[in-house]
Amino acid sequence: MEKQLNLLPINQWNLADTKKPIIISGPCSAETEEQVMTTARSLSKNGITVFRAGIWKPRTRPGSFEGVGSIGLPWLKRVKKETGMHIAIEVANAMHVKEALEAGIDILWIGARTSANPFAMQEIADALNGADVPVLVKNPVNPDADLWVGAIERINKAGITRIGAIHRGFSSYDRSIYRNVPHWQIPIELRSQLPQVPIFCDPSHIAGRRELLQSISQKAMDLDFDGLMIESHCNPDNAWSDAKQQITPESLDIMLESLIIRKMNPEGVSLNTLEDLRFRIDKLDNELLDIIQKRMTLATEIGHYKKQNNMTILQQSRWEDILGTNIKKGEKRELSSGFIMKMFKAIHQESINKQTRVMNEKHTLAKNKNEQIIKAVK
Ligand SMILES: C=C(O[C@@H]1C=C(C(=O)O)C=C[C@H]1O)C(=O)O
Repeated sequence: MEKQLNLLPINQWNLADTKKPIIISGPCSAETEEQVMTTARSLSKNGITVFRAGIWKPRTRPGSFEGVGSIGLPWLKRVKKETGMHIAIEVANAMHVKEALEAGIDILWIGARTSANPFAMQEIADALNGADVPVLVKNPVNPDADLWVGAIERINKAGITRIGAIHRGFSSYDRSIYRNVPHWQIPIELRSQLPQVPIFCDPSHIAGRRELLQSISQKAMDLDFDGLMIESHCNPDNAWSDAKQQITPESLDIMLESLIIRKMNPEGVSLNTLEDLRFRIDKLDNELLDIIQKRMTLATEIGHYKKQNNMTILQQSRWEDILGTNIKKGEKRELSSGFIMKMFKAIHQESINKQTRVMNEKHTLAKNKNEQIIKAVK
């Protein structure tokens, strides 16, 4: 459901370049003044107008490089002065916000570990009160769209009207090709709830390695994201943090050139074919619903049968047969096993719900009987 926030559209954010995709790039961490300046100069030469660098780095375990801290702020001011780029840094507490605002930092972003914590978000929101600075909120580490929306609402309540979201993927216990699993349905849900909020994708943190950056960025563009935040470093292999996911400004340029930027509704394209295909999809969706309804009617009948014969609703071996057979049938139809599993699990759950309703009619009877007993002993 759509929520109303008081926000400025991104083309009114006073950024130099608001052409889609807006690119924010720079090193994971500011390491030395020289590394910051060399990276920034190359990026600026290639037309990048927003420079990012972490100076306070929240790390998973103590002992890894935790950022240079406030001494990096003058380096970033120098980038701004020499290249004219806007500067973005991460803030994780009230002190960071204060120092960043005093240093004239142009854009603040809030990291995934911070946005997962409503206390930390409130502290930052309080520190931002009355400031006029764009704030980008990364998704919380856990795949919870409401927590992400809540973090954005807190910042908006502090009077910040230039707010963006950054999709950086989600922690997962399962093995995956990604460092952080994208769960694309979560930023899509964010867009449904907060359509006014521009969304940036951070392929560096999703991928965790260079090879995946292009495909993730292309996917973000095809999902109509507004921009990309990509880590770049003048000497990525020797970066002090997240070396595997950083690329040189030159590689970034090549990667960005390779992206195909598609439009939601390109001008001058006849929509007749699309409308015809959508008409046919609508027809099939109707048939799909009719078939599911018929299946649930049968499940309800089975529920009555089980009730009469005192059988449990869940029949594990029958359910496993159905799932196994349909995964195989799905493969022949080029439907992924993941999809078939999700679809049949949802159908099975609804079927169980229908049968539970049938079983519970007995409870109503039992309740009536109970009331009769109570009356009888009065
Ligand atoms: C419908 C039944 O009940 C449950 C629901 C199933 C289904 O919807 O296909 C399958 C097995 C049971 O867990 C059944 O026993 O056949």
